[in-house]
This record gives sequence, structure tokens and C-alpha cells, in this order.
Amino acid sequence: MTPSVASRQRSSPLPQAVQDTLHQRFKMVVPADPVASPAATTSPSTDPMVVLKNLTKTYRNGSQALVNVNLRVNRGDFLFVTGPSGAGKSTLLKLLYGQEQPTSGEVIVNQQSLRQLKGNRLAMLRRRIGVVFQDYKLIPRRTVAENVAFVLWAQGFTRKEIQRRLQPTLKMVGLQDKTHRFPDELSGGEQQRVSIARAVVGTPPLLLADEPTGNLDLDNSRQVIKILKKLNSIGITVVVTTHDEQLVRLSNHPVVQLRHGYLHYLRS
Ligand SMILES: Nc1ncnc2c1ncn2[C@@H]1O[C@H](COP(=O)(O)OP(=O)(O)OP(=O)(O)O)[C@@H](O)[C@H]1O
Repeated sequence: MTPSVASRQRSSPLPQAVQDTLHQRFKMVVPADPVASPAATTSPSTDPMVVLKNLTKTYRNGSQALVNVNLRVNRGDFLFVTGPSGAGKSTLLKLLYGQEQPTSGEVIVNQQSLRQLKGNRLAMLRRRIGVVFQDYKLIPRRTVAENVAFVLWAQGFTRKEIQRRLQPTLKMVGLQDKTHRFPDELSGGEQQRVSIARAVVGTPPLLLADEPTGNLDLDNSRQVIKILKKLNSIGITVVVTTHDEQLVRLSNHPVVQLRHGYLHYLRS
């Protein structure tokens, strides 16, 4: 089922409430939170959000997923990571949010080395990174609203705050009329938009999207990229992996390419 033209049009401007929350978040200084460090209050353009230094990942079975990767993503950037299947794209993102550990080298997110973060502090950092997956990873027996609200509930947000954030976020992705639907009642594009809503409802400063358009047709893919760009336009740093060269060509954002674990700059 393809989303209607009307629903696409409804997804246009980012609601003021979401923008306000994001601006609020970026101004905040919460020393206990590894992402919201004092650096978050300084200039948005040259402040690094992500730095990878000589990063190498070899899995236990000997697969060399990444080889000596160096990369810097500034706060507010939108970066495409391209490359063929098996090139190391997913591994790169997994290292960024601490799901995998590097074999050597360093991952720095907002001036915090992930190597130094353990237990609660690593969990806190991961909460502040929104992640979107190719296969959506929605909870099947929960409605759209419940899927999105769940992350806030798990982070201890009050019922009132959850209510305040829910509708503007669902409106942003054009799903305000599908609040009570279950995932299997939605199209692939709609399910991916639920997963984007879930990733950003906690207003993360960094959003990682791993092949978010991998299961979608061109029309839905463009719509997803449009939403990601909209989120980027209000200050969220976005890193998107894709093997879809056409999508990348349609955009003017910086592009890096992974090939056999080696990173090459294609467009900066
Ligand atoms: N958990 C793992 N254990 C062992 N090898 C792995 C593991 N995950 C990935 N690999 C290997 O590491 C390499 C990079 O895989 P990765 O999933 O990062 O590539 P990718 O570019 O995301 O591929 P795709 O586009 O197909 O998802 C591949 O050779 C893969 O087989």
C-alpha cells in the first residue's frame, strides 16, 4: 500500500513544538549526558559530532569490515555513506552507537571517546542517538503511537511529556491519522516513517539511519530522505548509509564510500 498524496502533503513543515524542543535541547548543558556536553552550546558548523580515528574492525571469524577509517562529521552535517553489500556500512554505524567495539582505533561522539564510556554512561549516550534500521524493528502488537511512545516511556518521560511530543512527531512524518494502526496495517514506507518518528521523538542531536530506504520503492525512498533532510535542517546531525547511488545523485550532500572496508571521499 502506497501512502496517499494527501498524506505526503501533510508531512511538510516541521511543527513548531518539535522545533522548540530541539532548540531547547541544543541549548541545554547537562554534564552527566555525554552528548549534551558544553560543546553543544558553541558554533554549530565546525564543532565535530563524530570523529573516527584509524578505525579498524575485524570480526572474530576474520572478516575485515573496516580498515583504518578516518572520518569527521560536524554538528549539523548530513552525510551519505555508500558502498556495495558487505563494504562495512552497517559495521560503521554499529561502532558509532557502541553496539560493536573496534579492533583498534577510536570512535569519538561529541568529544567523548566511546572507549571510556561504560555501563550507564554508554547507555545514556545510546539513548541520545536516534537509530533507524532497514527492517524498521517495530513492535508488532503495539500501535503506531505505542511504538513511538515506548522509547520515551522507557527513558522515564512523564505521561504528559509523552503526550506533548507524540502528535507533533507523528505529524512530522505524516502519520497523524494512523496513530492507532498496527504495523502490519501499514505500508513499508509508513512503517519506516514510524521508525523515524520513534528515533527522533526523544530529540536526539545525532540520527543514524542504516539503509532506511533499502526495502522501499523510489517514491517512498525519496519521501524518507526528505524527512531526514527536514530533521537535518533544524540541526540534527544525520548519517545515512545506502547502496542506492540514484538517491545519492539526487542530493547535494557530502558522500563517502566504503569499499572492502576502506573509506573514500566522493563529495564533500
Ligand atoms: N557479526 C559479524 N560477524 C562476522 N562478520 C560480520 C559480522 N557482521 C558483518 N560481518 C562481515 O563484515 C563485512 C561488512 O559487513 P557490513 O554488514 O558492515 O556491510 P554492509 O556494507 O552494511 O553490507 P549490506 O549493505 O549488505 O548490509 C562483511 O564481510 C560481513 O560479512
